[in-house]
Amino acid sequence: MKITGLKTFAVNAKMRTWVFVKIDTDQAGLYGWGEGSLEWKTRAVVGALKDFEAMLIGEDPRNIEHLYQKMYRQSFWALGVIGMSAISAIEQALWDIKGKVLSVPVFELLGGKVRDRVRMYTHLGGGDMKAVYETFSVEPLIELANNVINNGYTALKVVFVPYSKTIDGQNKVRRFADMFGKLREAVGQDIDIMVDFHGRTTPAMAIQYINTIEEFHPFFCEEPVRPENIDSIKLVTEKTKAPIATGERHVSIYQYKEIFEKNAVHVIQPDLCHCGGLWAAKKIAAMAEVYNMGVAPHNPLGPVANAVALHFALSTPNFLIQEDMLTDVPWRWDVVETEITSENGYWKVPTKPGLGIDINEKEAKKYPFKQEIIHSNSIRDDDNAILDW
Ligand SMILES: O=C(O)[C@@H](O)[C@H](O)[C@H](O)CO
Ligand SMILES: [Mg+2]
Repeated sequence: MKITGLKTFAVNAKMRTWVFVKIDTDQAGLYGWGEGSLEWKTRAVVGALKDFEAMLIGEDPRNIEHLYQKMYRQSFWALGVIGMSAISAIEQALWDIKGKVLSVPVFELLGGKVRDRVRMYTHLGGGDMKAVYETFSVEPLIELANNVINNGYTALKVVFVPYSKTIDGQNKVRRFADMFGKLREAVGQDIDIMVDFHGRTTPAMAIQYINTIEEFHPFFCEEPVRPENIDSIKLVTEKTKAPIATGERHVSIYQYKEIFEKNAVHVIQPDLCHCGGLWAAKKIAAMAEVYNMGVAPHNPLGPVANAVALHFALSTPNFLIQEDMLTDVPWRWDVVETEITSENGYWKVPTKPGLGIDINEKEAKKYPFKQEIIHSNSIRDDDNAILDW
């Protein structure tokens, strides 16, 4: 059994572009799907996928770890997010093929089921960001939250931390806390609320913001600081009581090393489309297990990423909760054929061989690549200095 080549698809899903890869084999009708969507670097990932093709042609697709090693180590460079997104997409597609060859769903190959359903949360976004930041009005978010809760979800994530300077005044901190308090009051005590800081704050401010909302019990506070400096996030973890999470921007098992060695957070959030794929995520989760950390994989991406996340969650003991982004485009489920379904905020166990999804190529081609709108363009301080999105 041999790989004969790969095809790439860039599907314009408004805020993000989904990058899918299809790996073909010399067996009639046997192929696999993977996803490596990466914000604002679509052409780079598509190019990297094409660059990897030559390493794959003629290889046996069942030798997943071997091919991962080939792609990673024979790239010479310690790959960054573009290379790792391409590797992740290819790796997922290889699991899809292997599951189909062996006639089992992928989670059966990852240790089997450790749970019977998978708890999801939805990222609410910031609502109308302009309204949120100019008036600190939380009403639009409460409306979005109620919608999600009415659809059965018991957990949601908000991203209303103000764009932040090195130090912010108390006015911003108080208003942030008021907003969080109002949201807590509106949804009640039974809903878990996560706050995505989006790496906007410095340790000094993150500690203040987090400590003022502690009384409203955030489920976790995500990326309080940018990802580069692990000592910074460790400072936040040490000086706050709310659980701290990070990891969506750490790619490869090596970038996770320092997070574990420093015991820097309580929850890690690998993205299976960037960290090296399913098997890399399993390795990262195993390291986290030793440190008693939970795994809440990051995933605001497309439908293949969702399926991959489901197989990971079903088979991973320290899995905590899975992010989804089902509100992006109304035609999401036209592009993918799948038996995967959710009910009351939980995904059900799939039964089909492989990942259990098939991309409808004709539908996918209806939404060709378009230069994305750079949403962070206008994120400036009042003196026009750049702030973190
Ligand atoms: O946790 C999340 O889903 C966000 O941080 C997204 O990754 C970010 O908006 C980039 O798309
Ligand atoms: Mg995030």
